[in-house]
Amino acid sequence: MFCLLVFMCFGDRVEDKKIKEIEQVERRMVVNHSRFNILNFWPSLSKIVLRKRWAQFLQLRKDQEEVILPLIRARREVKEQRLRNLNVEGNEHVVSYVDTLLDLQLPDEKRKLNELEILNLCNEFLNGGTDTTTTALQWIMTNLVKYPQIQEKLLLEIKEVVGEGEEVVKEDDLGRMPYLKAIVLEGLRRHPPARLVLPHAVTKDTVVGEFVVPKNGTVNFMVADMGWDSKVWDDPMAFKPERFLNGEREVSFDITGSREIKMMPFGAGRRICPGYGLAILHLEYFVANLILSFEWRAVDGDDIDLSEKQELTIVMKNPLCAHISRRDAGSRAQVHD
Ligand code: HEM
Repeated sequence: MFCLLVFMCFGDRVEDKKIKEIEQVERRMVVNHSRFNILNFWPSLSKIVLRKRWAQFLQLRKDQEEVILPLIRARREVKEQRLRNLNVEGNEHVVSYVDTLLDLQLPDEKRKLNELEILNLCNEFLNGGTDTTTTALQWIMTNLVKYPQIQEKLLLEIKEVVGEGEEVVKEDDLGRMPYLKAIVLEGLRRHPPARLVLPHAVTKDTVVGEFVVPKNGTVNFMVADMGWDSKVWDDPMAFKPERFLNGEREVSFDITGSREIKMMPFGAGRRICPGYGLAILHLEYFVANLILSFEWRAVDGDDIDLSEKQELTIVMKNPLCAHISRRDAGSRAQVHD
């Protein structure tokens, strides 16, 4: 998933070694996030009291700049060459996220983004889209192992759409797979990777039930509890993709919550996750191809434990361990996680 996001971010010419370097600097920043977060409070004091931590943070930031700025500069160079009609890349040019940021003009300030702002947005893109999507994917695959009848039904739908003998599900096929869409939505409802959204603040004194939240007060939302509310969802702790299908076997669920909010795995409103469309596409694409290529079975005697653990996202306490075998060859392999 991380490789895929690196390609989308910087274009498809990033070598494996470079991807590893990017992964290392990003990971170090993410796992130290809460240790560094405290530096935001009263920086003039923390620069004295937490001198060592500031030094670690600044070093890590420097490492990030050393690894990522050359990639941003390379895209700028390609862009300039294309503008000069030198087109070193031949006819094929894949637009990357960085290309769009280089083109962006801030409407209010009437200026372009500088390099460090682009770096920050790349960090956000790479980190926002990795753990969230892989965690959701693991939970969904877990349920397909736990409930083989759902996996079987999905396989039938996939084969019906791609045709017998076809080995790959293409992006265009996904739109004709309502059961797949329902499985992904059910996975996000039952196992939302983020239990809280990012902190929001109210813009004026606001009454919520019996409470007054004063202007600028921080508010957050219990994402999982909303999706598990038995007043809204029938048998909420069960994994039932059918709940998202109407009679015509179509999904008409508004994940953005613009009409009503029954669950919000991506948040809702102006600050909804900007990557929600991409995340759903990645989940549908990976689930469909993993199921078309492989049969997933529980290890004998394992009834699949759905206990949770808080890491960067809510992950499986006991990661999925399953037998997978190629659907065509029947060869067997055991995989972890
Ligand atoms: C299953 C996958 C994902 C889940 C469950 C998820 C969930 C969320 C949630 C709950 C928020 C906070 C929304 C709020 O505060 O109201 C958020 C924000 C964000 N997400 Fe995602 N996300 C996913 C995938 C992605 C992807 C693929 C990307 C980009 C490649 C991404 C980029 C971001 C960014 C940049 C923000 C911050 C937006 C802001 O500051 O306003 N996310 N996401």
